[in-house]
Amino acid sequence: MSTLVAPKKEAADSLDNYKNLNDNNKVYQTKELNLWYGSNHALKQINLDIYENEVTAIIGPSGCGKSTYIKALNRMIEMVPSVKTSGEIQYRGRNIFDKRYGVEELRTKVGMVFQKPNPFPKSIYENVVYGPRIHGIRDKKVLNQIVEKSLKGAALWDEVKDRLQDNAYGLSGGQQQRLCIARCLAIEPDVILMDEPTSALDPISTLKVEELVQVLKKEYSIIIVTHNMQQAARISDRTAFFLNGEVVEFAETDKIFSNPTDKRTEDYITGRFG
Ligand SMILES: Nc1ncnc2c1ncn2[C@@H]1O[C@H](COP(=O)(O)OP(=O)(O)OP(=O)(O)O)[C@@H](O)[C@H]1O
Repeated sequence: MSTLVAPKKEAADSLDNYKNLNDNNKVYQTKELNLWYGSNHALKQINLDIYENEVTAIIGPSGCGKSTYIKALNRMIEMVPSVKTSGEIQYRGRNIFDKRYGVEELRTKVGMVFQKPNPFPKSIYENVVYGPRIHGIRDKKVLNQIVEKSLKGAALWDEVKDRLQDNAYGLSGGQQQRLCIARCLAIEPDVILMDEPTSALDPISTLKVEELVQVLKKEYSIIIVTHNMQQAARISDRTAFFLNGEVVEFAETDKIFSNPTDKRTEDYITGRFG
Protein backbone atom coordinates (compact mmCIF):
# COMPACT_ATOMS: atom_id res chain seq x y z
CA MET A 1 0.00 0.00 0.00
CA SER A 2 1.24 3.50 -0.70
CA THR A 3 2.09 5.87 2.12
CA LEU A 4 -1.01 7.73 3.30
CA VAL A 5 0.66 10.39 5.43
CA ALA A 6 4.41 10.87 5.32
CA PRO A 7 5.90 8.66 8.04
CA LYS A 8 8.41 10.19 10.40
CA LYS A 9 11.08 7.55 10.13
CA GLU A 10 11.74 4.18 8.59
CA ALA A 11 9.62 1.36 9.96
CA ALA A 12 12.69 -0.88 10.12
CA ASP A 13 14.38 1.56 12.54
CA SER A 14 11.37 1.66 14.78
CA LEU A 15 11.19 -2.14 14.95
CA ASP A 16 14.74 -2.15 16.25
CA ASN A 17 13.87 0.57 18.71
CA TYR A 18 10.89 -1.25 20.11
CA LYS A 19 11.85 -4.88 20.13
CA ASN A 20 13.47 -4.69 23.56
CA LEU A 21 10.49 -3.12 25.27
CA ASN A 22 9.02 -4.94 28.22
CA ASP A 23 6.62 -4.12 31.03
CA ASN A 24 9.25 -1.97 32.78
CA ASN A 25 9.04 0.51 29.93
CA LYS A 26 5.31 0.88 30.39
CA VAL A 27 4.12 3.90 32.29
CA TYR A 28 0.45 3.00 32.00
CA GLN A 29 -1.28 -0.28 31.33
CA THR A 30 -4.98 0.02 30.66
CA LYS A 31 -6.80 -3.27 31.04
CA GLU A 32 -10.39 -3.87 29.94
CA LEU A 33 -11.37 -0.33 30.86
CA ASN A 34 -15.05 0.56 30.51
CA LEU A 35 -16.47 3.94 31.44
CA TRP A 36 -20.06 5.12 31.56
CA TYR A 37 -21.53 8.61 31.93
CA GLY A 38 -24.87 7.49 33.37
CA SER A 39 -26.14 5.11 30.67
CA ASN A 40 -23.75 6.39 27.97
CA HIS A 41 -21.08 3.74 27.51
CA ALA A 42 -18.24 6.14 26.54
CA LEU A 43 -15.20 3.80 26.76
CA LYS A 44 -15.47 0.14 25.83
CA GLN A 45 -12.98 -2.57 26.75
CA ILE A 46 -9.93 -0.36 26.33
CA ASN A 47 -6.58 -2.13 26.39
CA LEU A 48 -3.73 0.28 25.84
CA ASP A 49 -0.13 0.53 27.02
CA ILE A 50 1.73 3.80 27.26
CA TYR A 51 5.51 3.59 26.98
CA GLU A 52 7.95 5.85 28.76
CA ASN A 53 9.88 8.56 26.94
CA GLU A 54 7.55 8.31 24.00
CA VAL A 55 4.83 10.50 22.59
CA THR A 56 1.56 8.61 22.27
CA ALA A 57 -1.08 10.27 20.09
CA ILE A 58 -4.80 9.65 20.57
CA ILE A 59 -6.77 10.35 17.40
CA GLY A 60 -10.37 9.82 16.35
CA PRO A 61 -13.54 11.71 15.42
CA SER A 62 -15.40 14.03 17.76
CA GLY A 63 -17.16 12.28 20.64
CA CYS A 64 -15.21 8.99 20.33
CA GLY A 65 -13.85 9.18 23.89
CA LYS A 66 -10.36 10.66 23.48
CA SER A 67 -10.68 13.32 26.22
CA THR A 68 -12.54 10.91 28.46
CA TYR A 69 -9.65 8.47 28.18
CA ILE A 70 -6.91 10.93 29.07
CA LYS A 71 -9.02 12.41 31.88
CA ALA A 72 -9.29 8.88 33.24
CA LEU A 73 -5.48 8.64 33.35
CA ASN A 74 -5.24 11.32 36.08
CA ARG A 75 -8.69 10.54 37.54
CA MET A 76 -10.01 13.95 36.57
CA ILE A 77 -12.99 12.03 35.31
CA GLU A 78 -14.06 11.50 38.94
CA MET A 79 -15.25 15.09 39.01
CA VAL A 80 -18.26 14.00 36.92
CA PRO A 81 -20.70 12.45 39.43
CA SER A 82 -22.45 10.13 36.93
CA VAL A 83 -19.19 8.36 35.97
CA LYS A 84 -18.79 4.63 36.62
CA THR A 85 -15.85 2.50 35.56
CA SER A 86 -14.84 -1.12 35.36
CA GLY A 87 -11.44 -2.59 34.58
CA GLU A 88 -8.06 -1.16 35.53
CA ILE A 89 -5.62 1.55 34.73
CA GLN A 90 -2.23 0.71 36.16
CA TYR A 91 0.23 3.55 36.56
CA ARG A 92 3.73 2.18 37.18
CA GLY A 93 2.17 -1.11 38.21
CA ARG A 94 -0.50 0.23 40.63
CA ASN A 95 -4.20 0.36 39.87
CA ILE A 96 -5.12 4.06 40.06
CA PHE A 97 -8.75 3.18 40.87
CA ASP A 98 -7.65 1.40 44.05
CA LYS A 99 -9.31 3.18 47.01
CA ARG A 100 -5.93 3.47 48.75
CA TYR A 101 -4.41 5.36 45.82
CA GLY A 102 -4.53 9.06 46.72
CA VAL A 103 -5.51 11.26 43.83
CA GLU A 104 -3.08 13.99 44.94
CA GLU A 105 -0.22 11.52 44.82
CA LEU A 106 -1.20 10.58 41.27
CA ARG A 107 -1.50 14.18 40.14
CA THR A 108 1.99 15.08 41.32
CA LYS A 109 3.20 12.47 38.85
CA VAL A 110 0.81 13.23 36.03
CA GLY A 111 0.51 16.80 34.79
CA MET A 112 -2.05 18.06 32.31
CA VAL A 113 -2.15 20.75 29.63
CA PHE A 114 -5.56 21.70 28.24
CA GLN A 115 -6.90 22.79 24.88
CA LYS A 116 -7.17 26.46 25.77
CA PRO A 117 -4.26 27.99 27.65
CA ASN A 118 -5.53 28.52 31.20
CA PRO A 119 -2.97 30.51 33.17
CA PHE A 120 -4.07 31.92 36.52
CA PRO A 121 -4.72 35.68 36.59
CA LYS A 122 -1.41 36.17 38.37
CA SER A 123 2.17 36.99 37.43
CA ILE A 124 4.22 34.67 35.23
CA TYR A 125 6.33 33.86 38.30
CA GLU A 126 3.32 33.05 40.48
CA ASN A 127 1.87 30.76 37.82
CA VAL A 128 5.00 28.62 37.83
CA VAL A 129 5.49 28.47 41.62
CA TYR A 130 1.83 27.67 42.31
CA GLY A 131 2.28 23.87 42.33
CA PRO A 132 5.61 23.79 44.20
CA ARG A 133 4.13 26.15 46.87
CA ILE A 134 1.18 23.77 47.34
CA HIS A 135 3.75 21.05 47.89
CA GLY A 136 5.25 23.09 50.70
CA ILE A 137 8.27 24.67 49.03
CA ARG A 138 8.78 28.12 50.60
CA ASP A 139 12.47 28.86 50.09
CA LYS A 140 12.66 31.81 47.68
CA LYS A 141 15.98 30.65 46.24
CA VAL A 142 14.59 27.20 45.48
CA LEU A 143 11.42 28.70 43.98
CA ASN A 144 13.53 30.99 41.77
CA GLN A 145 15.48 27.98 40.54
CA ILE A 146 12.26 26.10 39.79
CA VAL A 147 10.92 29.09 37.82
CA GLU A 148 14.04 29.35 35.69
CA LYS A 149 14.30 25.60 35.10
CA SER A 150 10.61 25.19 34.24
CA LEU A 151 10.47 28.19 31.92
CA LYS A 152 13.64 27.01 30.19
CA GLY A 153 12.12 23.53 29.92
CA ALA A 154 9.07 25.05 28.26
CA ALA A 155 11.24 27.12 25.88
CA LEU A 156 9.82 30.37 27.29
CA TRP A 157 12.58 31.68 29.54
CA ASP A 158 14.31 33.94 27.01
CA GLU A 159 11.01 35.60 26.13
CA VAL A 160 9.90 36.33 29.70
CA LYS A 161 12.96 36.42 31.97
CA ASP A 162 12.86 40.22 32.21
CA ARG A 163 9.17 40.41 33.04
CA LEU A 164 8.47 37.60 35.44
CA GLN A 165 6.26 39.83 37.59
CA ASP A 166 4.01 40.81 34.66
CA ASN A 167 0.53 39.34 34.50
CA ALA A 168 0.37 36.10 32.52
CA TYR A 169 -2.64 37.41 30.64
CA GLY A 170 -0.31 39.85 28.84
CA LEU A 171 1.38 36.95 27.04
CA SER A 172 0.33 35.76 23.58
CA GLY A 173 -1.80 32.61 23.33
CA GLY A 174 1.23 30.53 22.31
CA GLN A 175 3.30 31.93 25.17
CA GLN A 176 0.43 31.27 27.60
CA GLN A 177 0.31 27.65 26.48
CA ARG A 178 4.07 27.27 27.02
CA LEU A 179 3.58 28.89 30.45
CA CYS A 180 0.98 26.22 31.22
CA ILE A 181 3.56 23.61 30.16
CA ALA A 182 6.10 25.31 32.48
CA ARG A 183 3.55 25.22 35.32
CA CYS A 184 3.18 21.52 34.66
CA LEU A 185 6.98 20.93 34.61
CA ALA A 186 7.39 22.79 37.92
CA ILE A 187 5.92 19.85 39.83
CA GLU A 188 8.43 17.53 38.12
CA PRO A 189 5.87 15.11 36.72
CA ASP A 190 6.57 11.74 35.15
CA VAL A 191 3.80 11.97 32.55
CA ILE A 192 2.31 14.94 30.70
CA LEU A 193 -1.24 14.64 29.36
CA MET A 194 -2.07 17.10 26.58
CA ASP A 195 -5.65 17.54 25.39
CA GLU A 196 -5.48 19.21 21.97
CA PRO A 197 -2.79 21.62 23.24
CA THR A 198 -2.34 23.47 19.94
CA SER A 199 -5.90 23.70 18.67
CA ALA A 200 -6.24 27.32 19.88
CA LEU A 201 -2.80 28.36 18.60
CA ASP A 202 -1.53 29.93 15.37
CA PRO A 203 0.78 27.84 13.11
CA ILE A 204 4.03 29.31 14.46
CA SER A 205 3.04 28.77 18.10
CA THR A 206 1.85 25.28 17.14
CA LEU A 207 5.25 24.51 15.67
CA LYS A 208 6.98 25.74 18.84
CA VAL A 209 4.83 23.50 21.03
CA GLU A 210 5.43 20.54 18.68
CA GLU A 211 9.19 21.11 18.83
CA LEU A 212 8.95 21.38 22.58
CA VAL A 213 7.11 18.06 22.82
CA GLN A 214 9.97 16.40 20.93
CA VAL A 215 12.47 17.74 23.46
CA LEU A 216 10.31 16.98 26.51
CA LYS A 217 9.85 13.32 25.62
CA LYS A 218 13.51 12.71 26.50
CA GLU A 219 12.54 13.28 30.14
CA TYR A 220 8.80 12.71 30.23
CA SER A 221 6.19 10.41 28.75
CA ILE A 222 3.64 12.37 26.77
CA ILE A 223 0.10 11.50 25.75
CA ILE A 224 -1.46 13.93 23.32
CA VAL A 225 -5.01 14.10 22.00
CA THR A 226 -5.08 15.70 18.59
CA HIS A 227 -7.50 16.23 15.73
CA ASN A 228 -4.57 17.12 13.53
CA MET A 229 -3.44 13.99 11.71
CA GLN A 230 -0.28 15.63 10.36
CA GLN A 231 0.62 16.58 13.91
CA ALA A 232 0.15 13.01 15.15
CA ALA A 233 2.29 11.74 12.25
CA ARG A 234 4.97 14.38 12.89
CA ILE A 235 5.43 14.14 16.62
CA SER A 236 4.24 10.80 17.99
CA ASP A 237 5.91 7.42 18.32
CA ARG A 238 2.69 5.47 18.69
CA THR A 239 -0.87 6.27 17.77
CA ALA A 240 -4.17 4.95 19.07
CA PHE A 241 -7.22 5.36 16.84
CA PHE A 242 -10.43 5.62 18.85
CA LEU A 243 -13.89 5.18 17.35
CA ASN A 244 -17.21 5.09 19.23
CA GLY A 245 -15.45 4.53 22.54
CA GLU A 246 -13.28 1.67 21.29
CA VAL A 247 -9.62 1.44 20.34
CA VAL A 248 -9.79 0.29 16.74
CA GLU A 249 -6.04 0.20 16.25
CA PHE A 250 -2.96 0.98 18.32
CA ALA A 251 0.47 0.73 16.74
CA GLU A 252 3.63 2.55 15.91
CA THR A 253 2.74 5.83 14.26
CA ASP A 254 4.60 4.94 11.06
CA LYS A 255 2.49 1.81 10.72
CA ILE A 256 -0.81 3.57 11.44
CA PHE A 257 -0.12 6.24 8.83
CA SER A 258 1.48 4.10 6.13
CA ASN A 259 -0.04 0.66 6.48
CA PRO A 260 -2.98 0.53 8.90
CA THR A 261 -4.44 -2.89 9.60
CA ASP A 262 -8.07 -1.81 9.95
CA LYS A 263 -10.06 -0.32 7.07
CA ARG A 264 -11.70 2.14 9.48
CA THR A 265 -8.29 3.54 10.45
CA GLU A 266 -7.41 4.00 6.80
CA ASP A 267 -10.73 5.70 6.10
CA TYR A 268 -10.24 8.08 9.01
CA ILE A 269 -6.65 9.08 8.30
CA THR A 270 -7.39 9.62 4.64
CA GLY A 271 -10.26 11.92 5.58
CA ARG A 272 -13.11 9.69 4.41
CA PHE A 273 -14.98 10.32 7.65
CA GLY A 274 -14.73 12.25 10.89
N1 LIG B 1 -19.01 15.43 31.47
C1 LIG B 1 -19.71 14.60 30.68
N2 LIG B 1 -20.94 14.19 31.05
C2 LIG B 1 -21.67 13.35 30.27
N3 LIG B 1 -21.23 12.85 29.09
C3 LIG B 1 -20.02 13.23 28.67
C4 LIG B 1 -19.18 14.12 29.44
N4 LIG B 1 -18.03 14.31 28.76
C5 LIG B 1 -18.13 13.59 27.63
N5 LIG B 1 -19.30 12.93 27.57
C6 LIG B 1 -19.75 12.01 26.49
O1 LIG B 1 -18.79 10.98 26.34
C7 LIG B 1 -18.56 10.70 24.96
C8 LIG B 1 -17.10 10.91 24.64
O2 LIG B 1 -16.79 12.31 24.77
P1 LIG B 1 -15.28 12.85 24.75
O3 LIG B 1 -15.32 14.30 25.09
O4 LIG B 1 -14.42 11.97 25.55
O5 LIG B 1 -14.92 12.67 23.19
P2 LIG B 1 -13.72 13.27 22.35
O6 LIG B 1 -13.31 12.19 21.43
O7 LIG B 1 -12.69 13.85 23.23
O8 LIG B 1 -14.46 14.44 21.52
P3 LIG B 1 -13.89 15.82 20.93
O9 LIG B 1 -12.90 15.44 19.89
O10 LIG B 1 -15.10 16.47 20.34
O11 LIG B 1 -13.28 16.59 22.08
C9 LIG B 1 -19.52 11.60 24.18
O12 LIG B 1 -20.70 10.86 23.93
C10 LIG B 1 -19.80 12.73 25.15
O13 LIG B 1 -21.07 13.29 24.91
